[in-house]
Amino acid sequence: MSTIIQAQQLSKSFGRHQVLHSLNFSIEAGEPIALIGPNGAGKTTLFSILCGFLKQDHGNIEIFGQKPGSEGLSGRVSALPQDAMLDPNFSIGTQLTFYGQLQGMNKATAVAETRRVLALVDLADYISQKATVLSHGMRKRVAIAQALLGQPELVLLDEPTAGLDPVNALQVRQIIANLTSEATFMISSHNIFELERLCGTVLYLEHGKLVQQRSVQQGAIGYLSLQLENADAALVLNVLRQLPGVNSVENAQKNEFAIHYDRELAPDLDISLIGVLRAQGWQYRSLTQGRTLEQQLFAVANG
Ligand SMILES: Nc1ncnc2c1ncn2[C@@H]1O[C@H](COP(=O)(O)OP(=O)(O)OP(=O)(O)O)[C@@H](O)[C@H]1O
Repeated sequence: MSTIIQAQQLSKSFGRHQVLHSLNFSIEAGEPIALIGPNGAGKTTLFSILCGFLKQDHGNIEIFGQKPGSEGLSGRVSALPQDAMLDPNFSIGTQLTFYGQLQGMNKATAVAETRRVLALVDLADYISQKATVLSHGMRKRVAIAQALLGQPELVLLDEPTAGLDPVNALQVRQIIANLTSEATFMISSHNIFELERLCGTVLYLEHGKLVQQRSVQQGAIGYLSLQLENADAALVLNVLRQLPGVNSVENAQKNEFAIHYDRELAPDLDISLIGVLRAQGWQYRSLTQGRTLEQQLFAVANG
């Protein structure tokens, strides 16, 4: 696994109010990371330091081995601020294209990139609509699309589900779960329960102190490793990709398939998969939960 964020003794004060107290943590690329803490815990302050908008008073923090805000991180890190707003006067397509051009894309590339990111959040049909006709949940999804412009490797989402009803919040979480091969997400929230199933690592912040960092074994994202005998790879990929709850299938090596799925939608995928293998007459050598080391390395190498 590759380390993307490394913080040592990170502290920040506003005047005499110390907001972050000597934070030490390290974040790996891959599954989403939850930053959990009550109001005023310092989550937004930490995000602002990661974006390079604020500078710490003491300690050190590096993203991809570089100082936040440095030129070398341009395009590699993006953020959705808590209070992200869309302009009511322009279509969302026009706005995202403009932001793409601000990143240095030419018009045609920015338009293509706008279409790509809107499709990722299931809003391709709304490209010509203004923000005023979109629901609150849809506007959040547009903001997530904006954060994905230019294919950043690290995406910081400050309370992306704040103010959403449970159905829209679940939809946003499902979209993020489906995008984990696109980027590593760091997501802040007050509510551990909403992120526990989505995230692989949880950082708990309380009064500016990191009280716990732990890995979550049971994320919403499931992985199955399947080894078959003499597989017709194209046929296997085609069949497995159509199973409900399956997000992606990769033919990682000859006869070996990595299945990435949503545990909420398909909690018993392993059982239904065995039925599919039997129905297709496919001989299998092994079916295991979790990724093999090779697949983890493959996932990291592919961002
Ligand atoms: N620019 C600032 N000047 C002075 N105090 C600030 C500033 N920004 C944040 N603070 C204070 O720092 C503390 C942490 O704020 P921060 O916004 O980082 O917390 P948070 O965990 O994101 O809270 P919330 O969940 O309410 O968004 C709060 O007490 C806040 O009032």
